[in-house]
Amino acid sequence: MSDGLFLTLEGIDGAGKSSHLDAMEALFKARGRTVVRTREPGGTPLAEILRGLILEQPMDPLTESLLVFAARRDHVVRVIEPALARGDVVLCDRFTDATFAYQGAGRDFDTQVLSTLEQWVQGGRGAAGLLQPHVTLWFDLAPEIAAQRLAGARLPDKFESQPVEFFRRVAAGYAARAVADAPRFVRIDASQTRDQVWQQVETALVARGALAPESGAAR
Ligand SMILES: Nc1ncnc2c1ncn2[C@@H]1O[C@H](COP(=O)(O)OP(=O)(O)O)[C@@H](O)[C@H]1O
Ligand SMILES: Cc1cn([C@H]2C[C@H](O)[C@@H](COP(=O)(O)OP(=O)(O)O)O2)c(=O)[nH]c1=O
Repeated sequence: MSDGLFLTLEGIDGAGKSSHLDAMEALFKARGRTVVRTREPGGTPLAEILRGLILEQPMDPLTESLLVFAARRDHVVRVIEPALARGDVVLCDRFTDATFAYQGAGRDFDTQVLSTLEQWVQGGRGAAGLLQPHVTLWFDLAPEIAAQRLAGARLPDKFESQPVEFFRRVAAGYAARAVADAPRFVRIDASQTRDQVWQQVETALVARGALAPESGAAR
């Protein structure tokens, strides 16, 4: 048995997730953990190629979902599962909740099909069941505020160019996922200042037992 930790960050574009990745990585490293920092879509050479297509090319929601899950399969098999088996911390910027939120709720695509793909890609582990994050930090922010934060911050990609109504649906999709799997989710009030958001992140990690005390360091 390993004590690998699979931690994901979720939320609409501009919610502020990425702003805390460096500090989270440092927090785990200070406790002697090896951190594999990764993202979706992406995380392997093949998945990064698929990411470019997903974020740039117009396509129908089924094609988008298949590509997202194809990228995820490569990522899971090549990076996430081996890292967890070694006992590492996998710090992943988005995972399958994003597919239910963006393709399912945002694009109004059939969530039964998404659940089937989820079983194919994250299943096949026998008694271990579906591969799911141990903890998911959900950065919850009103789409209007996220849009203000993103304005001028970077060149918008295919999703970031969507109207605010799209992000309202995506946000509702995240809320539904959080209700459906409440023990895994931690809601972060992302409307607060960066320092306050960080405090919430740190508190959540301690509360979920994800952070061993610093004195207990090296594993
Ligand atoms: N708590 C915050 N308050 C105000 N602006 C923020 C906050 N957190 C992040 N930002 C800014 O908002 C923008 C989006 O943040 P980012 O971390 O890239 O979001 P995400 O990764 O969720 O898309 C960036 O310009 C960032 O500097
Ligand atoms: C993982 C995933 C991401 N996405 C979208 C959400 C984001 O708009 C985009 C990439 O996410 P992200 O890495 O957060 O973008 P950025 O680096 O610009 O902050 O892909 C999906 O639509 N479905 C998915 O399953």
